[in-house]
Amino acid sequence: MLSPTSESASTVTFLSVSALFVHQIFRKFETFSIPFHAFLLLVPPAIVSHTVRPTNAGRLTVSELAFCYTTYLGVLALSIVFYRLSPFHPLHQYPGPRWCRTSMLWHIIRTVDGKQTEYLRYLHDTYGDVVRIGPNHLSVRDLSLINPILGPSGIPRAATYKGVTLSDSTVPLIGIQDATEHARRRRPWNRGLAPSALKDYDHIMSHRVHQLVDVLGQQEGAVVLGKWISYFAYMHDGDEGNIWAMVDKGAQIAFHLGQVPWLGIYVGHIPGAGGPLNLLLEHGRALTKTRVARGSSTRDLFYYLNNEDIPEESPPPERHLLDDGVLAMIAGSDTSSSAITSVFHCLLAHPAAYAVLQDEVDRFYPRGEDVCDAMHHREMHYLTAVINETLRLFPPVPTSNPRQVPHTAPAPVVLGPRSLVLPPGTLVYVPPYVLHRDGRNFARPHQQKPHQALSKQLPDSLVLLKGPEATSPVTQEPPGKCTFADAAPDVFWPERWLVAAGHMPLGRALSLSQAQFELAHAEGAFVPFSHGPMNCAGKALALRQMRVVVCALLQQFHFRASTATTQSHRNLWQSFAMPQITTPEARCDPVL
Ligand code: HEM
Repeated sequence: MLSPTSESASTVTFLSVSALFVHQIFRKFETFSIPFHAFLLLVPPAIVSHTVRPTNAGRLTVSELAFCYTTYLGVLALSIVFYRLSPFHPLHQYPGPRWCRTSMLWHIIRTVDGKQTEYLRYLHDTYGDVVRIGPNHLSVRDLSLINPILGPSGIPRAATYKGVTLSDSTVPLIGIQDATEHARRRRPWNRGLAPSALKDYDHIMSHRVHQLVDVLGQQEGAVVLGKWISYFAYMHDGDEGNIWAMVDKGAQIAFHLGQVPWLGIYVGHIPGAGGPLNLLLEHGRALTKTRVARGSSTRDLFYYLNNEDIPEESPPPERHLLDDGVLAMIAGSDTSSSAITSVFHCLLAHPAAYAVLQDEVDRFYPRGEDVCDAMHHREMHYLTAVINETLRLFPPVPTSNPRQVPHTAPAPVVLGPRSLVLPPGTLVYVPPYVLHRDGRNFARPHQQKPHQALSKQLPDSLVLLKGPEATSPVTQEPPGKCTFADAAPDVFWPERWLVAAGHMPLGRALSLSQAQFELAHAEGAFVPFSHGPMNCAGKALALRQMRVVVCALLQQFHFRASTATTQSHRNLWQSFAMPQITTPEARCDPVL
């Protein structure tokens, strides 16, 4: 230990001053560069310990060194915590719990106990529409701010993926912050995932759907549906090497650490910790390389990503293609399988809605009819309603991809009608789960003014079909009057979408007092695929996949919830955020 003299006092002073100075550097240059971190964390105490002590003091002992590092890192940590709690922090005026202000590490706990989305919702219910959920992090639940944040003139993506590259030297599309560069890299995706291109993928989808139907048909007893649906979404002709299980493991780590990106960068370098995820990346790259080497025999997504549809344009660099290949696999597989699994979760929990949908499928796609032919999809209003309602209650990306005001911004950004002030460096979340379950957006508020009063389109006296309890097709007479609770934001009630689209007349009156209500249905708050120019590129494909798979399975099987509904397989991202969704374990009896 340094002797308790003026020497040690001056060492402590120097260490403290350098820690405070380094804190300012960290504030100014948020970076995920490990050498940068290492330099700022390790070098100053080493320099101070050598320079401050007298030249005749002999060799530095281990305990002296430990004292220097502990003092330096302790002061740095205290400085960070005090600053984040202090009125000098630019986000000080935003409400939120104190512990959240100090670090995003608290959110890891919420992902581990699987209650992240419910916690976010609780924070909004407690603190209001704009909550400070982290040191530099705001969560926004205000419909009027969705477009200003995510729209064309919104703020750029967060640097979450900075330093995380799928290939050796690029940032994947989903990590590009610069709007112009993003728009350039996004163009081939838009061409390849445009509704006009999708019909060329039908044969691929048809092949996979038949695989899924065959494999389910071969299962004995109760089946963990989510597991097979995940395989459907991911599988490229089999799952040699049990890749999906590896991905499952790797994704768990990645999801928890995704709350604190800099920590994720470190863990990624620990042998074993990033292993399963790295395996997925390598697998994706290998598939992409094989596909690029093979060339195009059909117009698949790579036909567009490789600019083969525009011969006069040169192909993109191989590393972009590798990134794109991996992104297509990751972005498109777990999300879609989560969504399809959730549909079955909802149907099995609501037999009446299941019956109505089964009736619709039987009408449009009786056995023998090709479910991959999308010609009837537009007319299948109840199917659309079920899918929307499922995505509303269980959005596969429930907490959103954050946006961030650049650190280099010359002044705070002021957004929207309520003049939300976002200082440089602020990260903003617009969580779909919270927006979708906000009673002002999707329910029947008594007092509050809904964002978009549906009653304008509806007759004065209202009767709503009892969605979940309905036993007959939606076109028939309503089986009973609904209660207020039926339309509550947490209730699975596909009929709200039919009413909103004008497909379901609201016919007869409830009692006079109940007829006064206005049904809130703010579709602008429905953002499972996000919003704006950086929204999900695969939205049309995802919806088509969902429709085809749901029709195929309902055409071929009767599903019954097994008595032992378990969590033996859960979809990746969703399960951490939303524990209430269990992958249904079901019996699928073939339709004879
Ligand atoms: C139900 C299924 C799906 C859901 C709910 C979903 C949702 C999302 C969300 C929320 C984002 C982030 C957007 C943002 O940051 O604003 C995203 C990005 C993306 N998704 Fe999806 N997705 C689904 C399926 C798919 C499929 C099937 C593909 C096809 C390959 C796909 C491709 C992409 C791509 C390429 C991006 C990055 C877009 C960009 O950065 O410009 N997604 N998705």
